[in-house]
Amino acid sequence: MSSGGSSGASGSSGGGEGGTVSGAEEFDFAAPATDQSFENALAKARDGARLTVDDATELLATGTGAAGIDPVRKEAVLEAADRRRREEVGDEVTFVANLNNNVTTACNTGCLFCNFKDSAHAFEADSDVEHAGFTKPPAESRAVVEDALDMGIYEVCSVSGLHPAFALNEEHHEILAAHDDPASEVNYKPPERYATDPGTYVEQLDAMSVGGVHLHSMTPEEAYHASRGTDWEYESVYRELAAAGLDSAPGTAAEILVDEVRDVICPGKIRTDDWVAAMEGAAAAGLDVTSTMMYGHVETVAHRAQHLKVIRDLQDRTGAITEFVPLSFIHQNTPLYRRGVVDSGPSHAEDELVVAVARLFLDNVDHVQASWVKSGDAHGLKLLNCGADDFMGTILSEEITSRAGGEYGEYRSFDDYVEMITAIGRTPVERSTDYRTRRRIDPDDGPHGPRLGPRADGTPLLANRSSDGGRGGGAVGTPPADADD
Ligand SMILES: C[S@@+](CC[C@H](N)C(=O)[O-])C[C@H]1O[C@@H](n2cnc3c(N)ncnc32)[C@H](O)[C@@H]1O
Ligand SMILES: Nc1c(NC[C@H](O)[C@H](O)[C@H](O)CO)[nH]c(=O)[nH]c1=O
Ligand SMILES: N[C@@H](Cc1ccc(O)cc1)C(=O)O
Ligand code: SF4
Repeated sequence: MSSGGSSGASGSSGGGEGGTVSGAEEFDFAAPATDQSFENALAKARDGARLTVDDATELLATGTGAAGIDPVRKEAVLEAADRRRREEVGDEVTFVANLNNNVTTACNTGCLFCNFKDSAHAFEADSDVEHAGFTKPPAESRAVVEDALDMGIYEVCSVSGLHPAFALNEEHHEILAAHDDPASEVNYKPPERYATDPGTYVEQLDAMSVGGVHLHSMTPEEAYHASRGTDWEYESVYRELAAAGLDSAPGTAAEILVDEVRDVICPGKIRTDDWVAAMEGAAAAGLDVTSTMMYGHVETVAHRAQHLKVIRDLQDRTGAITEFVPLSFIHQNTPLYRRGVVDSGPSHAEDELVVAVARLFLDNVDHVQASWVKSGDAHGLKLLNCGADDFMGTILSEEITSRAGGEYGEYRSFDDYVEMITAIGRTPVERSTDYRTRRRIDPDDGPHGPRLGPRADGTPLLANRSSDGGRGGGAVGTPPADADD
């Protein structure tokens, strides 16, 4: 049998603070053996043949016949993926000048891997529950984006908690409020109940879509929230969001796209079919999307392989996916860890194999991202030699990974990027969100700054802004959290 299970799964549940995790007891975390051999799977990968789920399972496990990752086999998989990357996209490593502007941390969905959210109850006007979260009204969101545009960014990435007062628009507010018991039936409470009104989704997007910035927002889970309690199609919801300024949608909320895993780690979230339907709706509305997988918690390598198949099938149908973003689970402050369901996140070897197998399996997705937020600089650079060709963005502000216990800061400058990418012998390239506009950067022509932004002239992003140069120096683009929320 298998090497199968994620290194992070302790196999136990409950016990620790905060109670048990339903479903974790019965769940069979071991990966089943496949009918394929590791050697055959590797040969197919080297030949460029389309891989099956069994092939991917064998490659991710470096063979399901023995426990643990075999270091020699792992190197063979990484080498095949690195070669494929060079053939497909060459030696360029891309990155984007962007800002994360997350609007609210209020959320009742209760995902067990997430420490970004704060119980929405704490945000109510008459609540005396202390919390460190925030809600930014639309005007504040706009001010934050305006400020970052002046610095030279050209993408805003905005993902938020599912605030119960959020609705798509005024009509949606009326539909939600008309329920007999809106709080329990459709997770809705009117804005008046809260210390800060988040506005509608349309108002938030309209506020952030300013000055020619590319607005990357509205995950499938958020699109579900923006249509809850109605029979609206995802396509029409995304069309309305696009009319308000949305340019592309992040494919987070994917986690592991296998329902038996979702039942354990995010029972309150939409299921796999709904996630796919939302992404198809975004694509039908003419939007680009990204795709993600959050791995290294309770899932097996077989689940990872099944997830990759869902993404590849979606891309066969839509062609709308610009990149695959592996999200290495950060465990320290999460309910999954505190309750003893997992004892760690994925190992470095697992990170490397996920990137490599994504490159080999997703033959229809051009770009695979390495993340300095999740992995840090050194390991992030290593992942660029395992099949990845994109190194994320400047982001200026980070809340999801840092609240989960990540320690790699919330900003990288263009000079950091140029230095790191040239150090591994690759070519640094500034890209637009959709990768269609690219600018190769001459490493000798520093100091470096963005040039693709509507207000970018090559000046380093934080010039004249931060005495410490900004690296890891606290939220830059975002004001302190609304303590009064
Ligand atoms: C925090 S949510 C925000 C957007 C929205 N609430 C949703 O769920 O789509 C965005 C994504 O962050 C990722 N994430 C959350 N907690 C994480 C953790 N501890 N480690 C790694 N990724 C995490 C998950 O993939 C999640 O879908
Ligand atoms: N990987 C993470 C990202 N990636 C966002 C990218 O910077 C960019 O928005 C995307 O590549 C669109 O093309 N953002 C995070 O906040 N955290 C990550 O871990
Ligand atoms: N990187 C994702 C978005 C994302 C945002 C925040 C995260 O913590 C993780 C991922 C995308 O571009 O689609
Ligand atoms: S992952 Fe998203 S939906 Fe789940 S608890 Fe966190 S913020 Fe809420």
